[in-house]
Parts: sequence; C-alpha cells; structure tokens
Amino acid sequence: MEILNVSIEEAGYEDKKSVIKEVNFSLQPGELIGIIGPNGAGKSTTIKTLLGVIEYVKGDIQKQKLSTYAYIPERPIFYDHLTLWEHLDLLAAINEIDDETLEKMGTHYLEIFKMDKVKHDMPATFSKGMQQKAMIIQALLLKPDYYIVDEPFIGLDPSAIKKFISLMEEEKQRGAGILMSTHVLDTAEKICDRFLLISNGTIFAQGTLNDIQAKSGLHDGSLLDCFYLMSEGGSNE
Ligand SMILES: Nc1ncnc2c1ncn2[C@@H]1O[C@H](COP(=O)(O)OP(=O)(O)OP(=O)(O)O)[C@@H](O)[C@H]1O
Repeated sequence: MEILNVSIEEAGYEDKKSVIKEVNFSLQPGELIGIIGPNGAGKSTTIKTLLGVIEYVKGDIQKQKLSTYAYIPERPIFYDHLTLWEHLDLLAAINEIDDETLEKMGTHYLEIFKMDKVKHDMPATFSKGMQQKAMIIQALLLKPDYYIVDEPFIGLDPSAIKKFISLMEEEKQRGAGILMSTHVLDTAEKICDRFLLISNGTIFAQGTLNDIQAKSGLHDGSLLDCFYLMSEGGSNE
C-alpha cells in the first residue's frame, strides 16, 4: 500500500496559480524518491503542497490513513527561547514520546551528529550546518511513516552527509518512505530509488535511473547528463 498518492493538476500562489501543472506520483514504504529540477522548477512548491500550506491547489493528495510525517526544511526554524534539548523535549511531549525513549534516542542522535556538547545552547546561535543537524535530529526522533526533505546536502559537512545518508537508509529499512528534493545529483544518483524530474512545474520524466537513461537515450549516462540533455538539450519523448 502506498504511503502517498499524489495527483496535482494545478497548484500555486494567490497571484500565481499554476506554478505546478502536472505532478503525479506515489511514494511506497521503504522507498527514497528524489525530486530533481532547476531553480524555480516547482520543487519547494510541490513540497509545500504536500505539507498543505499552499494557497491554491487543484487535485488530490491521498495519504495512507493515520500516517505520520516529518518535514526537514531547507531553512531551519526554531523557537527563540528554547535550547536544543528543550526543542527535543517539547517535540517528545507533543508526540507522546516517553521520557526514556527521548533520553535514549535523543542522546543517540545528538552523539551521532556530534551535537551533544551544544544540547543546552540556543539553536539560533548555531552555524547553518549545526541548525540543519538539529532539524534532522528532531525529525528522526519522530520515527514517522515518511519524511519530506528539502535540499539536505547543501550546508552539511561531508561527515554529516554520510551519517544522514546512512540514517535515511536505516529509516528505509524500517519501512519509512522519503521524498527528497536536491540539486546534488551525484549523491542523488547513488541513494535514490526513483526520481521525479521536474521543469516548469511539470514532471517530464520519472522512474529509476535505468528508466531515466532509457528515456534520455543516454544508456550509461549519469543522472546529471540525462537530466541536462532532457531539460536543456530537447527531450527524447
Ligand atoms: N510565495 C510565492 N508567491 C508567488 N510565487 C512564488 C512563491 N514562491 C515561489 N513562487 C514561484 O513559484 C515558482 C517555483 O518556485 P519553487 O520555490 O517551487 O522552485 P524550486 O524548484 O524549489 O526552486 P529552487 O531550486 O530555486 O529552490 C517560481 O517561479 C517562484 O517564483
């Protein structure tokens, strides 16, 4: 059974209603889907549509009954007067995560990302990468049915990227689905099971790397080469 079944005919903003024109895809348990597209293609708007914060939507988004999700935004958001640990504590309280699990899992993820020494500091005083790590730790604590991740790779240092990828792999093994937008195509190529290639608010190709290669005609091409050829060099459709 799919976690998400998305069929957006049109979505956008009050003054720009058709930023998204045709976005149809589904997300399965244990699957990592990459949304790939140039600046302004509609990746964030697609994500915002799934989060339910977009002003104008025509279409249908079906979510598995009672499914839970965690959103890891590109630009981290924190409460001004709470320390990192207080953020985790609040999240645990809202989501009925018991103290023992919070202590165990919170400490585990803080240690993995080397954030244990700053857990009593205010996230506003963190560097961008540290703030991203704090958002990732919060998402992981929720153990959701699926993750929506907006560009995780820009800002994280190489060791944090490696850890993040391996934690997402663990989450997939648990059965979580992941929808991730990124511009870092060599990493996406290695870790994503399927891709949505989006341009001008429309998905012009989707599938595995093999599917994308076949569609572009570049049978051994990298994701970047296939994407470039299809989006700028004329599609093979
Ligand atoms: N709040 C808004 N109001 C009106 N138009 C918007 C708003 N946010 C985005 N847009 C427009 O929607 C289009 C798609 O933007 P979106 O942010 O979804 O692109 P993106 O694929 O995420 O790009 P990037 O790679 O640069 O993050 C752009 O033309 C942008 O100008």
